[in-house]
Amino acid sequence: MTASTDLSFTILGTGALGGFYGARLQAAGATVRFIARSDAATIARDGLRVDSPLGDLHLDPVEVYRDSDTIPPSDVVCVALKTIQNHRLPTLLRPLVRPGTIILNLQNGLTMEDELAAAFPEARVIAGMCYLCSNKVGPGHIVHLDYGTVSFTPFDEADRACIEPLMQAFTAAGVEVESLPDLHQARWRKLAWNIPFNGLSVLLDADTDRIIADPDARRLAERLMAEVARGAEACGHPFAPDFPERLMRFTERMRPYAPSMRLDYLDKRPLELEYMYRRPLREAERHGVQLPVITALADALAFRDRHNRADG
Ligand SMILES: NC(=O)C1=CN([C@@H]2O[C@H](COP(=O)(O)OP(=O)(O)OC[C@H]3O[C@@H](n4cnc5c(N)ncnc54)[C@H](OP(=O)(O)O)[C@@H]3O)[C@@H](O)[C@H]2O)C=CC1
Ligand SMILES: CC(C)(CO)C(=O)C(=O)O
Repeated sequence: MTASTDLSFTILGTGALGGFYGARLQAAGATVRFIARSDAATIARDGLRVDSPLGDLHLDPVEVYRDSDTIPPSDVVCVALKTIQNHRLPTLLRPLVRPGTIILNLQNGLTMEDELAAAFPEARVIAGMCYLCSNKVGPGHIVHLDYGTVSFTPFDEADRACIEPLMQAFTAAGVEVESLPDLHQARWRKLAWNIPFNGLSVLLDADTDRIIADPDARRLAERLMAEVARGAEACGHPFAPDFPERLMRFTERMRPYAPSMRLDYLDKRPLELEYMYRRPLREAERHGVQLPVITALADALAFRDRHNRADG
C-alpha cells in the first residue's frame, strides 16, 4: 500500500466492513479513529486484525473509542453500523459532525442518505456502496474473503467534488473505487444482490454457493432480482437489460459466502429488514408497483427474526 491522504477518518462501527476499510486506510497512513462497542477494550489492548487475500494486517496501536463524545473531529465520518441502529444515528453522529464534515454512508439499504442529509444539513452526505465480502469472526478480528470495491456518489450533486479526495484515500489504501452518477440508481443496483441473497441465505439456511447451485433456490433468487428490477424501473432507475444475468454470474464466481444477514440470524441478532426490504417495498408502492415475491420474503424473514430472537 502506498501513502497517503490528508483526510482523517472516524469509523462508526468497527465490524466486518468498518474494520476492514478503516484498517486499510490506517495502514496506508491515514489518521483513523475507530468507534467500537463490545470489543472496544480488546481492540485497545490487542489491536485490530484483518485477515485478507490482499495481505493480512495487524494494527497495534489503534485509536479506539467506546463512544462518540470524546473523539477529536475527523474530516470524514464513515457510518458502518448495521441499519438496525439507524434510529440512534442523530445522537451518535451529533458530536462528530461540524459544518463541512463528510458523512460517508457505507451501509446496505435504501433512504439512509435522505435521513442523514435531513438530520445534518451542515454536513456533506456521500454514499459508498461497498461490494465487499467480509465477516467479523471475533473481538477485533475481521476476515475479508473477497472483493471490496466502493462506488461513491453524493446525496447532493453540489457535493460531488468531495468524491475525488475520498477516492484518492481509498485507492491509496488498496481499495478499488468508482464514482457513479446517480445515488438512487446505485442503491437499487446494490439491492438487486442484497434483497435475494441476504434474505434467502436466512430463509434457506444456505451460503451463496448452495443457493446459486440449486435450481429451485436459484430460480427464486432470479425472481426476486427481477422484482428489484421492476421496483427500480417504477422509481425511475431502470437497470440495463443484462444486469440481473451479470449479477448472477458474479455470484457464481464468488467464494462461498455467508452474507451478514445470515451471520446476524445465526447469532440471534436483529435483521436489517427495514432499510433493505420495507423501505424499497414502500418506495415501489409509492410509484404504484407491488412486489409480491419480495413482500413474501420480507414477511417470512420478519417471522423468523422475531422467533429467532425470542428463542435466544
Ligand atoms: N460485511 C460485509 O461484507 C458488508 C456489509 N455491508 C453493510 O455494512 C453495514 C455493516 O455491516 P457489517 O460490518 O457486516 O456488520 P458488523 O455487525 O460486522 O459490524 C457492525 C459493528 O458495529 C458495532 N456497533 C454496533 N452498535 C454500535 C454503537 N452504538 N457504537 C459503536 N459500535 C457499534 C458492532 O459492535 P458489536 O460487536 O458490539 O455488535 C459491530 O462491530 C450493514 O449495513 C451491512 O449490510 C455492505 C456490504 C458488505
Ligand atoms: C456480497 C456482495 C459483494 C454483493 O454485492 C456485497 O457487497 C454484500 O454482501 O452486500
